[in-house]
Amino acid sequence: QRGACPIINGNKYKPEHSCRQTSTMAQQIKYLGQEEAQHIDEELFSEYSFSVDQLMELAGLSCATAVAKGYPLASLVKSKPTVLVICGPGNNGGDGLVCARHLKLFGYEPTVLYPKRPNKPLFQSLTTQCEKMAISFLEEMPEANVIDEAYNLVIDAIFGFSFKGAVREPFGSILSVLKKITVPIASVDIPSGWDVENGSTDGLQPDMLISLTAPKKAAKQFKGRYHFLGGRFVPPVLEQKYQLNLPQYPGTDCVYQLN
Ligand SMILES: NC(=O)C1=CN([C@@H]2O[C@H](COP(=O)(O)OP(=O)(O)OC[C@H]3O[C@@H](n4cnc5c(N)ncnc54)[C@H](OP(=O)(O)O)[C@@H]3O)[C@@H](O)[C@H]2O)[C@@H](O)CC1
Ligand SMILES: [K+]
Repeated sequence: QRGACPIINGNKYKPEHSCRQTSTMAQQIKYLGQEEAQHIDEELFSEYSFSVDQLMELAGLSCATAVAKGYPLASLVKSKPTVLVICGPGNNGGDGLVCARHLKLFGYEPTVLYPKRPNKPLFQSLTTQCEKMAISFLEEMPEANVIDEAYNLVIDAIFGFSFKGAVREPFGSILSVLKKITVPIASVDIPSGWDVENGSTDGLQPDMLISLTAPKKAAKQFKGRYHFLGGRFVPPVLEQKYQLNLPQYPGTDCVYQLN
């Protein structure tokens, strides 16, 4: 539950401890470096035999769930529950496509911008699934004032933990528009354009961050209102190996609100 003390597995819910006592005993959730995040990712696929689409489905569902918790349908100010989902060229973009599909099932009206589409069956299938669910795809990035007028919020699924170096087009122009909008931005895994470990002082300032598997070091610089953890698929042995110290997700929820 929100407000419950963020106690890690192992020290969780011991009634004889007060929150104050346990929080001093509990270790903090780990913030991952870029290489460590990539190692965990590889291990999930190689050692643990998960497929990308399995984990992407759970990641995208977590993102849609976090969005529905932070921005419930009843709270939206526009006459239609519109959401713009911007998808990048890697797996972060795939999470965005899955998120769009689940948002549609939750009653939102997502529109997708997917300017650089990898020529791989997984991404083609995710695109078809969205199209078959009457989710429309934009041809180009709208101007900032158009986004502010047409959409309640923007999902940033452009870059995740593999982002490196200076932003290349068309994403440089897209990010500069996103810096001008006033509607909230919900970033998937990392605010796009941020250095995965050091963050960014002049980059996007999302209102929501959904960290997947475990937060990345850049998340320490996040100043928005909602920080959720999602991607409830980490096998306990892997969690222990990397000492992730993940919090106990409430009940059957697929997200945990970190702050
Ligand atoms: N196990 C997990 O935790 C799970 C993780 N999942 C998700 O996967 C995400 C990581 O995905 P990922 O590794 O595919 O990389 P991602 O960050 O999407 O971007 C790579 C693309 O960006 C491009 N690119 C890079 N730098 C660039 C630049 N400066 N300017 C422009 N382009 C640039 C790069 O292009 P390239 O360098 O190849 O030309 C490539 O096309 C992770 O954050 C999470 O959301 C879940 O789906 C499932 C479980
Ligand atoms: K992102």
